[in-house]
Amino acid sequence: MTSVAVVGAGGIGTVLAAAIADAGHEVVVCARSTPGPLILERGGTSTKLDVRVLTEPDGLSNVDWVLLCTKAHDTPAAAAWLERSCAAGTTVVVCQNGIGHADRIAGLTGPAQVLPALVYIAAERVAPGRVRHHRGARLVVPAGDAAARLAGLVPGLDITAEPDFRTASWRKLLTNVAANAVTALTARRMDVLGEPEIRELVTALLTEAVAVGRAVGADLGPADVAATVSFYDQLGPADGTSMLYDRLAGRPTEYELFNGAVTRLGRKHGVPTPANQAVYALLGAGEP
Ligand SMILES: NC(=O)C1=CN([C@@H]2O[C@H](COP(=O)(O)OP(=O)(O)OC[C@H]3O[C@@H](n4cnc5c(N)ncnc54)[C@H](OP(=O)(O)O)[C@@H]3O)[C@@H](O)[C@H]2O)C=CC1
Ligand SMILES: CC(C)(CO)C(=O)C(=O)O
Repeated sequence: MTSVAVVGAGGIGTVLAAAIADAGHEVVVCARSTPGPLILERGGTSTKLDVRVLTEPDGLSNVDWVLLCTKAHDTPAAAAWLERSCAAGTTVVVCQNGIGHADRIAGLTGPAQVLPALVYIAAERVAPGRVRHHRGARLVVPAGDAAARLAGLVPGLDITAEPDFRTASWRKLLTNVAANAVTALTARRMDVLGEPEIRELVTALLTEAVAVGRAVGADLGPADVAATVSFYDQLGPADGTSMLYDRLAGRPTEYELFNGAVTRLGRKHGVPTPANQAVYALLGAGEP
């Protein structure tokens, strides 16, 4: 039986742990504190996950797969779980938002292979140990052997093997620079993106991010602004974003990863980013 450790019992970790357990694999969920039984709500039903939950890294040994599902800024704090679980045959899937997944985890995975993953799943922690899966079951990963192995591991997920992963990472970043920032700053759900004035801000944030992405070599163009807006329109008005949930719960957000990255890279490459800079400053001022 294939062994899998899922680090982080939040929205994405719970959805992925359920999918892997459903595929018949042995799953251990690594949590910071005891969440009680893990419950996944989906389509009006609630299911208790058939997984083992650990709260101390000492109880963990080498596994075939690790799925890192913490927030990006909590990656260093997950070091002990990675140290215990990684061996030469392990593949670590970094299921986080942002760009530069491999850099973020560098030095923490020993001889294991690292596979960055762009997460197209919308999930919300609604109570400790209870997650609502709003929609989506897709991970985008760099094309190659590990992508094929991941698709074989979890047939219930849609695994897209992407030859131009840099561009794909920027396309995913686009989905976050506007929706996450605007929902967190307004404390509203996706319905807020329908407001005409907000729509203009969204276009400005995305247009700047496309220009910065192009400057760093991503194959983006003006059509990506429209494609991202249309992606937002396909989400439900009552969906939130991972950053909104953090803001409402008083937790640190990933604002450095989104508007922070666009602002810093814009400065470095001489691309003006006034809208992202303003949003970045406002988000930073609201951090706990
Ligand atoms: N939620 C979503 O819809 C989407 C999220 N993403 C991305 O996926 C990643 C995960 O997000 P999400 O699931 O929403 O985050 P959550 O905040 O819901 O979950 C993260 C979990 O990681 C846990 N954690 C943090 N540090 C450690 C540690 N050292 N050891 C064990 N567990 C730890 C947290 O524990 P604690 O409970 O103690 O805080 C929490 O349970 C992020 O990069 C996010 O941007 C991408 C697409 C959509
Ligand atoms: C695309 C979006 C907004 C959907 O959940 C997301 O990635 C997030 O919530 O962080």
